[in-house]
Amino acid sequence: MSDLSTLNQQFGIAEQLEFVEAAPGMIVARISNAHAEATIALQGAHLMTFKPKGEADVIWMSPAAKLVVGKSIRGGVPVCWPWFGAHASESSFPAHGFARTVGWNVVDARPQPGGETQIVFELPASAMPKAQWPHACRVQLHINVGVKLTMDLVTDNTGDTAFPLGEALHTYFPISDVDNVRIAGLDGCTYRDKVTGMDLKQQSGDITIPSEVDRVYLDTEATCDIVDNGANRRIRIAKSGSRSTVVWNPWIEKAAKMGDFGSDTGYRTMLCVESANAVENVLTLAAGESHTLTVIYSNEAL
Ligand SMILES: O=P(O)(O)OC[C@H]1O[C@@H](O)[C@H](O)[C@@H](O)[C@@H]1O
Repeated sequence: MSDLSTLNQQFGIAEQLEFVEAAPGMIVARISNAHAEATIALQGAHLMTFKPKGEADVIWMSPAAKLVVGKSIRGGVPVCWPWFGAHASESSFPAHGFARTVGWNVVDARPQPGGETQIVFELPASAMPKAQWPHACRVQLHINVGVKLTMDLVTDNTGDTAFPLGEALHTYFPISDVDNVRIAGLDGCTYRDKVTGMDLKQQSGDITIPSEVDRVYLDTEATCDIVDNGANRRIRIAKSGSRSTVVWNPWIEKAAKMGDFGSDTGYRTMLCVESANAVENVLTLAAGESHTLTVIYSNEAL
């Protein structure tokens, strides 16, 4: 299911949702309702933009992002599934899993009573490489676009054996400058520091970004705020079903190597705060069990 006219016929909603081809082979759902605007690529069910009406963007998309079939998009909300980071034992398997670079199906879309719009994506079983993932399951991403953005990543184990599940909604947020922000909500949490070889450390106070930051905070379901004194706003990240929070800024050298961060200073205008189940918090999903990771993003003036 990826033919544009079929998608528009089956799931388009007058004055709320249409599907367009944003680049060759890249179909994007465009939502605009009384509350907000959003775009979501069918590849990866990758939310690219979200902006409440009359407010600033809540999601960062690199100005140099490439919309190319089979490549992850730099910015937005990549869906990392069914593992986060490197695969536990196979270094040749793709970082952050395979879900973010394959086409998802749209399985439902409907207006909500309060004028919000909901769209549901499903990862087709045919897009799960058997050699990397020999498990029977159903994976859906439910996205609700209102004044707040809500995303539910739902995994059902439809087989008869348990499997490990690592995952993240790897969200890029826009900031005025790394020097102007702090992240509140993780004081006292322990974290794995990827910059220093996965050492276990403890957070004291708010998080600031004076250099490269790549951390997996463990055993926390806390709401986090990105407090941005330069933009006079707070982005609130509420979540459930997620025991890890990843905080990432690549800083100058790593961003330059990636080549899709825009200008030399592109890294200064973004911050990833990812709601995850990673490292020690990887889940085991028993046969017949279902797990939902939910995030709710909103903007508030300071
Ligand atoms: O370039 P990618 O594969 O999208 O990954 C970006 C980053 O994603 C973060 O979640 C990881 O903690 C980083 O280590 C990684 O560099």
